[in-house]
Amino acid sequence: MGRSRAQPGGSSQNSDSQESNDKVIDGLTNLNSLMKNRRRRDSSTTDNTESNSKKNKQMAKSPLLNEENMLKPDSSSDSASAVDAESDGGDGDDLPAVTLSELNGSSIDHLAKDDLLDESDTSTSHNEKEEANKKSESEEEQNPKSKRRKANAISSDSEAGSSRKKEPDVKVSDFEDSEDESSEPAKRNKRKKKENDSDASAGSSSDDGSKKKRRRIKAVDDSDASGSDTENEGRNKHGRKNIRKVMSKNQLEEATKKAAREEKERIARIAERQKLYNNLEFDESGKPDEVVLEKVVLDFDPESKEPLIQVDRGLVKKLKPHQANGIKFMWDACFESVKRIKKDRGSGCILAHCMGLGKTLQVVSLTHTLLTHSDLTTVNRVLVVCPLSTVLNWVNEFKMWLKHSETDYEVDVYELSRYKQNSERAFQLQQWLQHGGVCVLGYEMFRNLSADNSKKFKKKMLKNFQEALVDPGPDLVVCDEGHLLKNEKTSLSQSMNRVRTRRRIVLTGTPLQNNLKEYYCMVQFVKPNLLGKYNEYLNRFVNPITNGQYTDSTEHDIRIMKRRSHVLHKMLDGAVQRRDYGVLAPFLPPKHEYVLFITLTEVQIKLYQFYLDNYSRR
Ligand SMILES: Nc1ncnc2c1ncn2[C@@H]1O[C@H](COP(=O)(O)OP(=O)(O)OP(=O)(O)O)[C@@H](O)[C@H]1O
Repeated sequence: MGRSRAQPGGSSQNSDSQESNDKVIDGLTNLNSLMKNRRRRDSSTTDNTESNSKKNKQMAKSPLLNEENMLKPDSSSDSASAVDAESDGGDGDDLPAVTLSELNGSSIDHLAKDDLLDESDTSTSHNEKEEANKKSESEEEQNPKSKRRKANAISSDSEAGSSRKKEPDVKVSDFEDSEDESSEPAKRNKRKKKENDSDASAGSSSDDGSKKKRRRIKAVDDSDASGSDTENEGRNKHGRKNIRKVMSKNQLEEATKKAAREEKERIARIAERQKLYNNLEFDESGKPDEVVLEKVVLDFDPESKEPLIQVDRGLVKKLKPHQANGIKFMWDACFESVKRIKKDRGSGCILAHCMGLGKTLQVVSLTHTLLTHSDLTTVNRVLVVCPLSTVLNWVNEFKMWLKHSETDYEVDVYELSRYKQNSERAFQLQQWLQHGGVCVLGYEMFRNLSADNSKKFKKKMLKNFQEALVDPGPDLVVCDEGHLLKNEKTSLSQSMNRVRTRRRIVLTGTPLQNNLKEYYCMVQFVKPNLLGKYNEYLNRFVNPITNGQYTDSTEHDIRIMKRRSHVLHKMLDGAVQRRDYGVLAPFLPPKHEYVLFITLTEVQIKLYQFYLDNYSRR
C-alpha cells in the first residue's frame, strides 16, 4: 500500500501565513479565542473563589485579586516597553505610571516600606529597634514556627538590601514584584519561598545569591495566587493596563502632522492618475492565460496618454501580475511621476512579499527602467544592500534577468566583496559614482565603509567612501531582508539612515514578524515621521493595540485596539505592500491526491508473517 501526493499549491500554508501576518499587521487577535480565554479565566476565578475565600479569611489584609492583576502583569515585552520608552526619553511612564496610581494606599505604604528598607532601618532610633527586637524574640519563643520565618526573613532582607545597593535604579517592575508581597506580606511569601526553594534550584544554597532573589519571590507569588501554573503564567504574562488616552491629532508634533499630510496628498495624487490611465493595475487573481502583460507603464503624459516611462518589454514578458504591481508600487512610492521628481526628494516603501515571490526580479526590472530612463528619472546609481550570503545571488539575478531585456543598454553591476583591499574598493566605488549602474554590498561592508569617523581609512579614501555611499551617495537604495533594520539604535540602522537619498526601498518576506516596535524602525527608514516620534507611536499604536490583546482586556480595550489597528493599517497602505503565496495560486497546477493500494509480494508476506508470529504482541 502506498500513497503519493502532489502538493504544488501549498494553499494551507498560504492561509496560515496570511492569517499570522494579518494577526500581526493588524494587531487583531482572534477575538473568539480572547473571549474563550477570558471565560476560562473567569470560571477558574470562580472555582478558586471558595479556596480563596478561606485564604482571604486568614489574610485579612491581602490586596484584592484584581489589584494584584494590575500590578503583576508586566510581561517581558511590557516591561521592555516601559524601559524602551524611558530610554527614549519621555513616555516611559505611559503604561506603568497609571498602573501604579491604581494601587490602594496600603499597598503603596507597603511598597515604600519594603523598597526603602535600608532607609527606614537607618531612620529608626536605636531604642525602638531594641524594643522591637525584644518583642519579636518573645514572640518567637512562644512560636517556634515564626522564629524560622523570621530567620528566613532576615536572610532575604539582607539579600534584598545588597541587591538593592547593586541596582540603584528602582524600576517599575521592581515595584510590581514588591506589590506581590503586599499586605499579608513577607510572612506568607517567605513561608512559600522556603517551600519553593527546596525544589526550585538544583544549585547549592550559596548559589542562590542576592541576584536571584527577586525571581524567586515572583515564582512564589505565582504559585500562591491561584490554582494552576499555566493560568498563573498566562496571568503574569498578559495583563491589561490603564494606558493613557490616545493623543489627538492636534497634540502631535508638527513634523508628524506634516508627514501624514504629505502622505495623504501623495495617495490622492496617485489615485487621480490611476483614473486617468486605467492600465496601471494588473489583475492578480486571473488565470495565467487571461493575464497577458503587454506593457507596464510607470508614467505617462497626462495629455497625450503616451507612456513616458515603461518597463522593458522583454522583462515584462517574464513578470507575474503581482510583480508588475509591485514595480508600479515602488515607483509610486519613491518617484510618483516625472513631474514630481523635479519637485521633491521622493520617499520610500516596504515591499513585503513572502519569500520566493520574486522581489529580486521586481527590483531588477525597476532598476533597469530607472537607469534606461535616467534623463527623466535622474537616477544613475542604485545601491543594493543585502546580507553577505545573498550578494552573489543578487549579482546573478541581475545578469540572468537582464539578458531578456530588449533595450540596447548594459547595466553595470558592481560587486565589492570580491575586492579585498580598501583601495580597490574605493576605486570601484569611484567608478560607480562616475559612470553609474548598480552596486551590490553586504550590510557589514556598507557599515564599515560608510563610517565617517573611521580611523582605518586615509582622508582621501574616507572622502571617496562618503561620496559614493552617503552624500551624494546612491539615487536609490534597496535594503534586502530589511527586517534587519529593526532597531534604530544599532550601528547598522544608523549608518543606513545616514544615506542622503530619501528614495529607499525595504524588501522583507517577514514584515512585522516580531512586534510593532521593530516595525517602527523599518517604516521610519522609508517614511521618516509618518508614525511620529517614538513616544507618539507608543501612545497612538503600540500601547492601545497591545492592551487589547491580553486575556483580561476589556471590551473597550478590544474596541480601541481594533480601531487603532485599522488606523495604522490605513496609514501605511501607501507605504507597505504585502503579498503572500496566494498570488501564485492561479499559476500553479491544481492539487491532486492519489491513494494507491498495492498488494504485498510473496517475500513481503513471509516477512510480515514472521514479524507477526515472533515479534508482535500476542
Ligand atoms: N516571474 C518569474 N518567473 C520565473 N521565475 C521567477 C520569477 N520571479 C522570480 N522567479 C524565481 O523565483 C525564485 C525566487 O525569487 P526571489 O529570490 O527573487 O524571491 P524573493 O521574494 O526575493 O525571496 P526571498 O525573500 O527569499 O529573498 C528565483 O529563483 C527567481 O529567479
